[in-house]
Amino acid sequence: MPSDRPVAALSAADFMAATDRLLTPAELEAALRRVGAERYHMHHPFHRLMNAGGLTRGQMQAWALNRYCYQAAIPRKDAIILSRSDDPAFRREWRKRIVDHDGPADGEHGGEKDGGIKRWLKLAEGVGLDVDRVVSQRYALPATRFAVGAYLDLVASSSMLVAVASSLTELFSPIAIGERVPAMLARYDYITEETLSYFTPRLHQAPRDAEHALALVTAWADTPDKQRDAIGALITKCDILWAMLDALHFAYVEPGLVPPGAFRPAGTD
Ligand SMILES: O=C(O)c1cc(C(=O)O)c2c(n1)C(=O)C(=O)c1cc(C(=O)O)[nH]c1-2
Repeated sequence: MPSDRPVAALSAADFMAATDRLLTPAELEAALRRVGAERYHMHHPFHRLMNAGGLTRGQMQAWALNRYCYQAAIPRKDAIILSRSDDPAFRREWRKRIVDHDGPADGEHGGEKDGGIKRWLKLAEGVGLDVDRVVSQRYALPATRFAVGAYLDLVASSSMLVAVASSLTELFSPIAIGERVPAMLARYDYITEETLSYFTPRLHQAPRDAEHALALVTAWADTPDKQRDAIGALITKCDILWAMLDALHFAYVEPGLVPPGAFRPAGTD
């Protein structure tokens, strides 16, 4: 693999085999964005089906119920990352993520009154789920639990560079949300703007978070090995998100094999 090929033209896999020189920050950013262009979960058939209006109500419920497990783990993930840093400036910036999801304490400054977890439950209720069953996480797919656990393990056991780089899927989530929200409003008559209010603040929170994380990753990844680690972390995170949708598709679209004990849409028992 010639190392002078433009990085943005390499597939993520080729890139991993080709980083024998130090990339400029702009090249590293291009390589990270390339990972998203190839592997982000907005390209998954389940999300494509959702945006095309092809999900039944039960399939939409399965998505919301399983995705809750991911949402609920995000502030725990960010607390792990916080606990690993001894830099007050880093912690000051990173803790905003926890407030975004848990909501501000009384008297604490925060952009939104309700945190993301509460707003996700509004979404779950809006698609017809029982909130207590969602919160229990007992009806999630085994693979959802494994994928979420893998994300927590990754940030607990890797370098801080990898932990921060793994959050960079947030570079791409506004694109996914920008497609998803109008598609859901147009194609599912039971979904309202109120139901989807979770996504509105994400459109400014995600770019703020991604910009901070990207600046850190491009500054910290100052050797070819570290740059490879950063790209690898983002690939792993895309794999985690992809695996969750694979499991949803397998259980609820085709072949439709729901694991024992997992959520079953009404009328499918
Ligand atoms: O709607 C989406 O497609 C989507 C994707 C992701 C992501 O890429 O991990 C996140 C979110 N939403 C999200 O709402 C969110 O709060 C979030 C936090 C993180 C993270 O890894 O720290 N990812 C995501």
